[in-house]
Amino acid sequence: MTNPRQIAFNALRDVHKGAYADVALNRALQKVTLPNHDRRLLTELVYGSVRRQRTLDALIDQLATKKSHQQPKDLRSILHLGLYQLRYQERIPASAAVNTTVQLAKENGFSGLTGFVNGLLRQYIRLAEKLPEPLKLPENPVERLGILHSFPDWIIQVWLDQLDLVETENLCDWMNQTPTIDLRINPLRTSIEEVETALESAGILTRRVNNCPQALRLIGSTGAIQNLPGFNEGWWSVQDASAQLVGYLLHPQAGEVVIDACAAPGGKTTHIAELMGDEGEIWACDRTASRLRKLKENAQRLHLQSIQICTGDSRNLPQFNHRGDRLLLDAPCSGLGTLHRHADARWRQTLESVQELSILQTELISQTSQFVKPGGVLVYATCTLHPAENEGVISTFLANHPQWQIYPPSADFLDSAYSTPQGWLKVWPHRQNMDGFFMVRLRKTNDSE
Ligand SMILES: C[S@@+](CC[C@H](N)C(=O)[O-])C[C@H]1O[C@@H](n2cnc3c(N)ncnc32)[C@H](O)[C@@H]1O
Repeated sequence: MTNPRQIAFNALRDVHKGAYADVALNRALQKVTLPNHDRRLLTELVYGSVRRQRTLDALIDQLATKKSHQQPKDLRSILHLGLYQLRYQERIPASAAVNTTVQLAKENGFSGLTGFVNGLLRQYIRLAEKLPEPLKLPENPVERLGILHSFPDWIIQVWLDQLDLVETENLCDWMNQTPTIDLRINPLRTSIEEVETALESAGILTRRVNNCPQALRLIGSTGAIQNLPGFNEGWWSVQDASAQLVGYLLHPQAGEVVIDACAAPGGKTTHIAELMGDEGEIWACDRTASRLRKLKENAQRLHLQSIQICTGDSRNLPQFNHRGDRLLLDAPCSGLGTLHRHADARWRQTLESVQELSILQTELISQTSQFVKPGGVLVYATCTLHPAENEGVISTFLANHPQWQIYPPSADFLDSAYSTPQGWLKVWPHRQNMDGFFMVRLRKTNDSE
């Protein structure tokens, strides 16, 4: 099978049965050999239709007699694919979008409904020719933004509680973009200049990222990342610029004992080892063995020796008797800062899952803080923008642990570019053009203090 729209439809069918969008897409891609432009189209159609699901459903509700959720599931997916192309894929001529969607309907059990599919799509085209926004939107700002930008109301509300309407809309737009890829250069093997030159020779454009000293952002499409120069040599890792800031905030020093309590797959552990010149003792703890295997592979590729592995639940590690000068808790979270990287994440998380995560995070920080020596440092980080998982966890922790205090960043660039008056760092994607992140550094008082 080589028709990217049919393959996209099959992948969407898997997603609607519960598969993760990236898993369904990779499974579909593995079964076929497609030219690059068709692979790109397939990826765009699957991720786009999943991401824009609420907007596309609202259009079906508006244009059909039966609501989207009353349509047969497969027909709904076919309509999503057609409407997605008409609304968001300017490069695809409208006639091609309509004809291929009608064909999909015919070939997937809806030959009796091709007239309906054709009529609905053509009705959309007519509206779009007449009106700047063919979608009818409610007055209520939460619902309006949710339908227009395709987010659940509760996420819009979380953002509106922290940002004004214009910024919330900018953030929605940002989260609907195709994500960029950043590299973190390994200064123990190479230099940022050498990587820039090697990538340029391979025809890959890059640019530096302000206030993130070892980051290079890749511009345009790159093909398989493992084929880029320097991967096998351990010159760089893929890591978003904002995740790189966490290592700088921790500020580990050569010779120290550092514990990474939720370490896998090791993006930050390996950064810590690089910052320490690979000298010292780094404990990478995580409860997921398969992810720790990835961490091991990454450390080997980067030629790092100082990392040791500890598998288990970091809330309960009775045999772990090491005490750290520094501890990183890069906690499991709802990922509201990286919704652009996971097309279906906005539909998977709920207020209840956020609530459960905040309990886990509170338990993790309270238990793992005991692994830190007096006078030592703990960095708590998440890639979410939900205050219950960030400010809330830290405020509760500080209220219950008077020997801990907020300890501002050491690096000037962190302080000036990202700090908040409260002392934590919050990266808002639409402001800083990188993944959303929250991070705070805390210090445990010395026994003598
Ligand atoms: C945000 S990810 C860590 C990413 C990692 N620090 C990096 O930069 O590559 C959170 C990790 O926490 C782990 N985790 C979740 N609950 C845990 C627990 N109770 N104890 C230890 N690890 C846990 C998950 O397996 C996952 O690998």
